[in-house]
Amino acid sequence: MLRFDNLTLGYDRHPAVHHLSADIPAGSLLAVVGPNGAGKSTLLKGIAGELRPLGGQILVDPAARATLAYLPQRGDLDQAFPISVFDMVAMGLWREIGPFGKLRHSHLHRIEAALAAVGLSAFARRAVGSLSGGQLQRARFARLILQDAALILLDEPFAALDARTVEDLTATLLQWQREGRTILTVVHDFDHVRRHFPTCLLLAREAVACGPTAEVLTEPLLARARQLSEAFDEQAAVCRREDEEHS
Ligand SMILES: Nc1ncnc2c1ncn2[C@@H]1O[C@H](COP(=O)(O)OP(=O)(O)OP(=O)(O)O)[C@@H](O)[C@H]1O
Repeated sequence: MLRFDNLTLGYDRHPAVHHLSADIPAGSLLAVVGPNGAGKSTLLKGIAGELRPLGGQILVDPAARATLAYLPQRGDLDQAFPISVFDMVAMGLWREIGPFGKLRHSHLHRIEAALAAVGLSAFARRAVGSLSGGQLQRARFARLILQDAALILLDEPFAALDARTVEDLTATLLQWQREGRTILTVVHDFDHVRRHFPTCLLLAREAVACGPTAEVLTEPLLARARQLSEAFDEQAAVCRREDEEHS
């Protein structure tokens, strides 16, 4: 479904993630974890096509690439438009009906079902700008439900949410997994990862470990990740391994 092949991603030629190789099978529910600045958001941006690799490749199943859904970390932009919650969620259908397509009855039912799935039925007519942070995140999830994507990338979707909202949105993730979708989620709460995510990628600019969560979230590997992150040279233009490869 998704493969990183000696992947290096970065900004202004400074690597933020380097020499990452991993295989993510279809149907994975994978947590991307690591210290602040480890490159987690950068990796998701790379998969979403917002950032071109400085080296190596990201190989995505073409069918998944066509329907990829990406939820970036900050939702401020979603609240900038003077539209209703219903209309914001309906945007999840844009791939199906196009920008000027007409909503049919079946579409209306699907939008209502997505709103109900995230507990926002009563908010459909509210202005998006009037939602609380947790309600907005629920609306963003409802929009994702309608996108019907095979590959879903979520950047810290649970940040600053109350326990009930985290539980409800996690249920949506688990439902997506049961439907056979592949989900990569940046998460900081290790207890949450241990409870719900079968697999895990531990990043510290490079892959420290990738595999079953119980084997990845161990004290020695987490210590290694912290150590690598602290030792990383922010100003490095190219990494040592690249020099070695070319010598
Ligand atoms: N737009 C940008 N321009 C330049 N450097 C950037 C940019 N975005 C991120 N970086 C740098 O890339 C590195 C990785 O950042 P990234 O946001 O991917 O980390 P992260 O693991 O998601 O961190 P956090 O847990 O703090 O959200 C950091 O050193 C960061 O300063």
